[in-house]
Amino acid sequence: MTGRGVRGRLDTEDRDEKEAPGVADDSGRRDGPREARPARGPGDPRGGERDGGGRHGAERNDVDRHDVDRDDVDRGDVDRDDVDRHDLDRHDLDLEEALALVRDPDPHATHSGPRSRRDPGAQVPVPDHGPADAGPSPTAASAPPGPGHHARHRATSWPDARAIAERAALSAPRREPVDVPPEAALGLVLAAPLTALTDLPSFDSSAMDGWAVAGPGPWDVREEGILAGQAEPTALTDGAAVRIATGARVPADTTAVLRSEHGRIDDKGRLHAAVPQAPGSARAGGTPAVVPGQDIRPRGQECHAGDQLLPPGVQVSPAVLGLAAAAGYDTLRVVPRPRVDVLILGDELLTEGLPKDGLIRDALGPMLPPWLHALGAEVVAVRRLGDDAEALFDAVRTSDADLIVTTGGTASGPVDHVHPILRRVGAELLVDGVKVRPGHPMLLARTREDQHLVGLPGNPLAAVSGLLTLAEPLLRVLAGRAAPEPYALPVESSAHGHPHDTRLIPVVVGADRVVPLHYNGPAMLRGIAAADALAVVPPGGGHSGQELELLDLPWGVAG
Ligand SMILES: Nc1nc2c(c(=O)[nH]1)N[C@H]1C(S)=C(S)[C@@H](COP(=O)(O)OP(=O)(O)OC[C@H]3O[C@@H](n4cnc5c(N)ncnc54)[C@H](O)[C@@H]3O)O[C@H]1N2
Ligand code: MOO
Repeated sequence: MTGRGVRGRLDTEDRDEKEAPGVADDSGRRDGPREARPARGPGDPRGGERDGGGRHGAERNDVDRHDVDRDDVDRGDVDRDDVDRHDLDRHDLDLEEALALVRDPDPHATHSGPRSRRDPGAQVPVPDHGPADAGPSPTAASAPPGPGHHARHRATSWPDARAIAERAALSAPRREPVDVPPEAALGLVLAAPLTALTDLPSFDSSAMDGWAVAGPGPWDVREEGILAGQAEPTALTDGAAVRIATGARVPADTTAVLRSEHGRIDDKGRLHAAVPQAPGSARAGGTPAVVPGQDIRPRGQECHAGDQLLPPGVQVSPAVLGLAAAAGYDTLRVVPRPRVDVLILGDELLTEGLPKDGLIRDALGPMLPPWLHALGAEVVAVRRLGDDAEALFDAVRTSDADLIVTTGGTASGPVDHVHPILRRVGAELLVDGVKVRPGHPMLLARTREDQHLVGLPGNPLAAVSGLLTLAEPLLRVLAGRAAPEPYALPVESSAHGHPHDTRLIPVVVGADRVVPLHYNGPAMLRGIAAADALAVVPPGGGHSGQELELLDLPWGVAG
């Protein structure tokens, strides 16, 4: 808004602004209510939570088959009845859905109350599983794994995994800032302060269409008017006026600008100031005094050349692009986007048409590049490598990206090549499995001093989990972006958790609470596609009304 700071002359334009109704709420994004959500019909993926269910009513407690692992059952963490119920339902439902009906008998049993908004990492202590949980230090994680190597004992806690990814990026060599044209700067971070290259406005200009006047009225009106964009107009003499357009340079010795609706030309061609008519009144007012400086934007009102307009570290938004252009910039100095190679693994993937003969559509190829871009990356290449170990080896060995993202192949199946290839290239495993559901086989490795690899599990929602757990902090730091303020909202209904691991569930964010979505199984994207955020459910689950930390999806915020 103009004219709130130091200024030489009274600007009546500002008075109007102050009186303007509907001034935007400048409180934090989370303090104001979000857009009201429409009521949902029965076919709506978000609807069933509210109507309590139907066949999919229990899916908020979605547990994939891997959650109910032998360890859990052996320790009695999963109720036998629930497992039996799951067995009975199996005939009706497809496997994913059936297993989604397995629920923790008492999701409240192990939680220890709401977490702090400020300390999302302060989760319920994970029960001691003996040596299995002792866990290696993150940097010592490159022990030689064998089959089944991604077992629980190697897994890193979810908050630690994110911290390790952040630290990995902090210890990587910085890339030099680059000067890019404005269209390439959007979403990047300023690497240098944005310093005004000119006064703004750079000349005294008219804030309104009307007349530039000198001295008290009435005024003789010059024949030639002044339009925006015209160079130095002839100075006014006392008692003279000239027609002027908004944004035009005011002539020297102008006292004020009289808005066109506040002036009247008499039959002798002289200009008089006239107060605006009150609504419903037929009477034009008298001749008011013209306030010196009114409706003139003085040079330097917004800034002077050399003023710092924005500090380094600010993310370039459309508004920043506008400001930079106004202040005289043709290029902006920014932190370059970290370059990412995406390697899609799996012989079973089709890139078009309907799934057939055991083949499925590749859901990650279309999803990851724009998502990575929204996280600050430049996706250099997306390559589909099938389950070819040599092709993966070559692709990793020859990549000069800052980050390689692989999809699939993280587990210990016969064609899960990611671990063996990382060993072959001599990578250092920083994170080898994370105590998070879905997505626990995700991994992070340092392949070279200046290159990392994030291995995303193949199950699509598990891949999203890996993206936000490992790739997001890494890319954020490499891109120079600030960490988002952690925030939390109460969950509308109890949120099923894993007994020992963090769980990420897609949610819709309302004004004062979040609503968990259905279809949150590891192979499903239906929930996340309708979601605003992922809620972080601590080990043991969250009770209705408990505050859950939220991870915004990057297209819900500046991208
Ligand atoms: N013995 C064990 N097996 C598995 C475990 C385990 O702990 N022990 N973990 C399971 C979990 S959890 C996950 S998640 C997966 C991760 O497996 P991978 O990363 O090796 O992924 P794949 O086996 O290649 O694929 C898993 C699944 O996802 C489908 N997929 C793969 N890529 C795509 C894609 N681009 N678009 C759509 N769908 C994709 C793939 O067809 C499989 O259905 O391992 C479990 N196994
Ligand atoms: O099935 Mo897994 O938990 O990583 O998605």
